Amino acid sequence: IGPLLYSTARRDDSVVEDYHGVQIADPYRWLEDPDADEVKEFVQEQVKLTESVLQKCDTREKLRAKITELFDHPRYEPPFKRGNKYFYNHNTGLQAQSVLYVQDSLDGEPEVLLDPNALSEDGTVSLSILSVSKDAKYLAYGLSSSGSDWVTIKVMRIDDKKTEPDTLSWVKFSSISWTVDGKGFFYSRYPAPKEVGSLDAGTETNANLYHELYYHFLGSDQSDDVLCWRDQDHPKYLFSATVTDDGKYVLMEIEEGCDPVNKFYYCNISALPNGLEGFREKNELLPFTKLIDDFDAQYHAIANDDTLFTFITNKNAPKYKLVRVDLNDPSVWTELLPESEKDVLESACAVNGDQMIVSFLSDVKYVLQIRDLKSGSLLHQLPIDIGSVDGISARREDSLIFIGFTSFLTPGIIYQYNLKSGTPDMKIFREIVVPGFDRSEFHVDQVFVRSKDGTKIPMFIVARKNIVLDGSHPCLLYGYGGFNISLTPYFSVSRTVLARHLGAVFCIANIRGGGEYGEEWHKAGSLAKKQNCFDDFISSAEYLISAGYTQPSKLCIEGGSNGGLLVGACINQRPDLFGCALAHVGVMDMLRFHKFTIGHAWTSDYGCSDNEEEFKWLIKYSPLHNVKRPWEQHPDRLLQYPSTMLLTADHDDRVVPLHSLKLLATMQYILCTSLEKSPQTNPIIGRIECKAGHGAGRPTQKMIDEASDRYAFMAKMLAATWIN
Ligand SMILES: O=C(NCC(=O)N1CCC[C@H]1C(=O)O)OCc1ccccc1
Repeated sequence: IGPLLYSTARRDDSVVEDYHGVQIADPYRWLEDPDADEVKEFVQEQVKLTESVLQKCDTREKLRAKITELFDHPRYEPPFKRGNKYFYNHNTGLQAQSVLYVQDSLDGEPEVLLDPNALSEDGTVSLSILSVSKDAKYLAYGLSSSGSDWVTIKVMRIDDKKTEPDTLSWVKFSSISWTVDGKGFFYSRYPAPKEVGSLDAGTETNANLYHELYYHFLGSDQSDDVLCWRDQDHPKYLFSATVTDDGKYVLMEIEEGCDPVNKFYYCNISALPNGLEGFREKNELLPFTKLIDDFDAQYHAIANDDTLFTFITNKNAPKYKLVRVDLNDPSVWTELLPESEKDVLESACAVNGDQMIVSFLSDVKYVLQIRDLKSGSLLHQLPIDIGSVDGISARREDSLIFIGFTSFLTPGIIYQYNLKSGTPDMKIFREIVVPGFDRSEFHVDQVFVRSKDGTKIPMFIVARKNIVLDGSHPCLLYGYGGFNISLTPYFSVSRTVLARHLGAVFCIANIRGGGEYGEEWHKAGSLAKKQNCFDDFISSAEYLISAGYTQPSKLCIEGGSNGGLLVGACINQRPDLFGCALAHVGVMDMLRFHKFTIGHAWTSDYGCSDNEEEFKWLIKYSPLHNVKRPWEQHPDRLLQYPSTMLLTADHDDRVVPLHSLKLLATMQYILCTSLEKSPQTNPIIGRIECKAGHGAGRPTQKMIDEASDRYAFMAKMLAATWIN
């Protein structure tokens, strides 16, 4: 596409910071202020440059058409029951946001209960959290704008669909949990920011500190809400509350970061002399009992029978297990379901009175079982194909449950299990059909790649059947590698279009740092061992080349957020290995990430540059600090960075845009504009979306437009040709 004319962003060489005796320059520090005119100009320059490149990517409109066509199919989420009503989310296909429906029975006439599409012209208001009261009288729901993490909670009466005046602001990282009397619900929030004036919530970068747990009484003003808990001595703590099915307890989990560990407190609200009412006037916190007051392990309550509680935990069990304790004797813990040898216990949910549905991850594939809640013994194995359970709709009182399932070649199936009789009676409740998608054209493999240190790394490979392994295929390799997140098989419209119309091979590498093999796998890709993630991803790429799927100039790597860090680090370390790189909302400044919004919570995986030992880990791979001219490293070879697109959005307050903007300016300077004649002919561009955030809640059209742009860029850079 010919030489690019990059703008030369100002470098402020006066910004040099001392980290434990090491001087680190930060010439693009000024890009950290989203409100500065200079930053807005920088963004506009980048938008223009990127548009000029995308206009030459000739598959863009064909991709847009095909992705739109394939996306235009009805999608449903598993229904859930409250009172005697059923609720479910549904998108007819191209609606900006999916819509919440209510029915009087499973086959009753569905009625629209809440349509977020009616709440904004451009579909940028999304439904982020919701909770229906036990008697199905009220719906409490959280709305977020432009993809920000900030939420405003509203309440609706379900019978007449009237929105109540209740409005709760400054909610973030919160669930909604009703008391069984339906008088109100628990939720979490941050103190309102000082200067609210010109604030466009979601574009600010201030740190989120001093989370608080509140109880809202229906019909009252937020200023009358009861402050139930906060911890002024621990500003990083985050609180989440759930009310037990029997209504007797409110359970609170306390986290101080993203590790799967939490403190566990409970309050017997049924024993409060005047209930929660008694706290309306006083300004004292709820009397919580500290069952677990350390961060040694994760404790998540599954069910209780009065004071006898069942937990899923990773205490001395990195692959998790089920344990039981009586609150009256908290020193005695018994094992209900011991840790499995090989498989990771992923979830457990009480159902059908005294049973539970349990899901395991076994070599990145799901196993689903019904077990006895009392004894833990196995009752039924529920048969499911290779794929992912992406939703379990079941409560202890339900004997009719719904399981969402998806896989690379299965757009979506909702199974219905009736547990009333002995053996579960399974039927397909809904099957998502994608017109024009023929699964028989494709094949899914799972291979195990040896990483640099010999560790076996699972990788899924999805390709059209019977391709010749002659290294000729454009290949998209996707990864994440952090925060105990497992990448399990799921259907993707855009990647299906790439396989069908660009002959692309699509791969997911289950690299260390994820949760695929439990907490040991997560830890093996965290803190001092973060380099393992990059080694694993590089080994996966090398496998795809040596096995004949592709070649460096045809290989594109893609990742988002922590996966954007993965991409950023890998192109710095092996610029020769890839033809294209797509990094979405990446964490790129590893020395400063903890200063912005919720970044402080990620030190559990990354460490923090305030600490000398941890600074030494971070400076070695931080994308922003490791951009080097490859042709200078290897003068003998014609090396350059792959064609690179950094994607971010103005309302991303999870990973603030400054990460991508600073890396973009740094790469364009070091590789392009600082040289008369630069060997870097592959484009280094940024795609900066407006009125969008980290990803959640993004309207359909914005998702389609972004996919069209990034994959048209990839197709052009890999010289992939269109197949009709
Ligand atoms: O920060 C995260 N999640 C991690 C996250 O979003 N990360 C972690 C790294 C960058 C980005 C990503 O990969 O999406 O969620 C907020 C939260 C809620 C409760 C307790 C702790 C934190």
